[in-house]
Amino acid sequence: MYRTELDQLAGLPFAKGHATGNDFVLLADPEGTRNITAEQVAALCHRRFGIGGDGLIRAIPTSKVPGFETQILEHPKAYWFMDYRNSDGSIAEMCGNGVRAFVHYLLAEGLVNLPIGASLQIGSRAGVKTVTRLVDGYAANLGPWGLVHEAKAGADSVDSLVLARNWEQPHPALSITMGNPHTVVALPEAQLLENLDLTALPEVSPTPPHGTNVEFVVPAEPLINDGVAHIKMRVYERGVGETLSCGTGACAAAAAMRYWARGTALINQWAVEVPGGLVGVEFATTEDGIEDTILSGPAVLVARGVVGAS
Ligand SMILES: N[C@@H](CCC[C@H](N)C(=O)O)C(=O)O
Repeated sequence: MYRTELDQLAGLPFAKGHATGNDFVLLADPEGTRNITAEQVAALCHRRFGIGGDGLIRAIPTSKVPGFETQILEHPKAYWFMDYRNSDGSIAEMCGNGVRAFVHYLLAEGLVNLPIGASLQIGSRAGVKTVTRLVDGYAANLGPWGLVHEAKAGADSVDSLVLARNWEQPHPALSITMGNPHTVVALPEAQLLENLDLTALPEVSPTPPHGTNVEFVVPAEPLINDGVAHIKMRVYERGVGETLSCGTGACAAAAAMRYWARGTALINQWAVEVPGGLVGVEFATTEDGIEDTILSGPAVLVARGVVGAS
C-alpha cells in the first residue's frame, strides 16, 4: 500500500513534530516547486505504511502559492505560507497546533530568526496570523472567531444538534468558525466525555457548508481558578478522526463556553485540557474593537528523515 506515492517522493527531507500530541509531517519547499498530491499526503501521514501524522505541513513562500499571491502584497512580512493538509489529503484553512509546530520547524531549519518575545507573520488559507515565540512555546493570534449560523444562534445560544449514535436524545451545539469550521457540543457531565466513542464522525445537523470538526466539552472542576476558566475537550477532526488535540478546536470550545455564559461573566483567559496536554486561549480586544483569539502552547520536533531511504 502507498509504495507508488512514497517512491514518487523518494529523497524528500522531512521533519516530524507535534503540538500537544497533534502530530505533523513537515516539509520545506523554498522554491515552491514540490506539489504534493492528496494521495501522497495520505501516504506520508499513514501510521503503518507511512511516517504517520494527523496532517502534513508544507513551508512554501507565500508569493509562490497559487491564489494567494496578493496576500504577500498586503502583508509583505508574511514570507512563509503554511500549506496545511489533513491526513486524508484534504485541504484545511487553518490549524492552530500546526501553526505553532510550523514556526518551530522554520526556526529549527534556520529558515527564520526568532528570538524569544519576537513575532513572525505567517501566510495561510485563513489569512495572515502572527505567532510570538514564548519561553516555553508559542502564542498564535488566530484573529476573531465567528458564529457560523449567526441568526439561529442568537436566541437560545444553540444552532446545531449533534445526532451521535446511541444517544437517546441529540445534544445542543454551537457552530463556530476559526477560519476553519467547528461545532462545539456541551456535554452535561465529565463521565460522558470520557466514555465517548469517537471512532466515527458524529452527525451534526445542520452541518456547516464546508463540513466541520466536532469538539465535545465539559467544565473542569473548579471551572474558575485564579481568573482562568478551565474546560476539558475531546475532538473529532474533519479529514482525520479523533486526535489528541486541536488548537482551533480549543479556541472554538472556549469561545462557545464563553458565549453560552455571556449573561453571567465574560472570562477572557481559558485553559483547555485535551488528551495530549493543555493549551491556553485568550480573548483580547484590539483598539479597533476586534476580539482576537490567541492560542498558546508548546511545539516539539521529534525526528528528521528522508522519504524512501531504502
Ligand atoms: N488540528 C488542527 C486543525 C486541523 C484542520 C482540521 N482538521 C480541519 O479540517 O479544519 C488545529 O490544531 O487547529
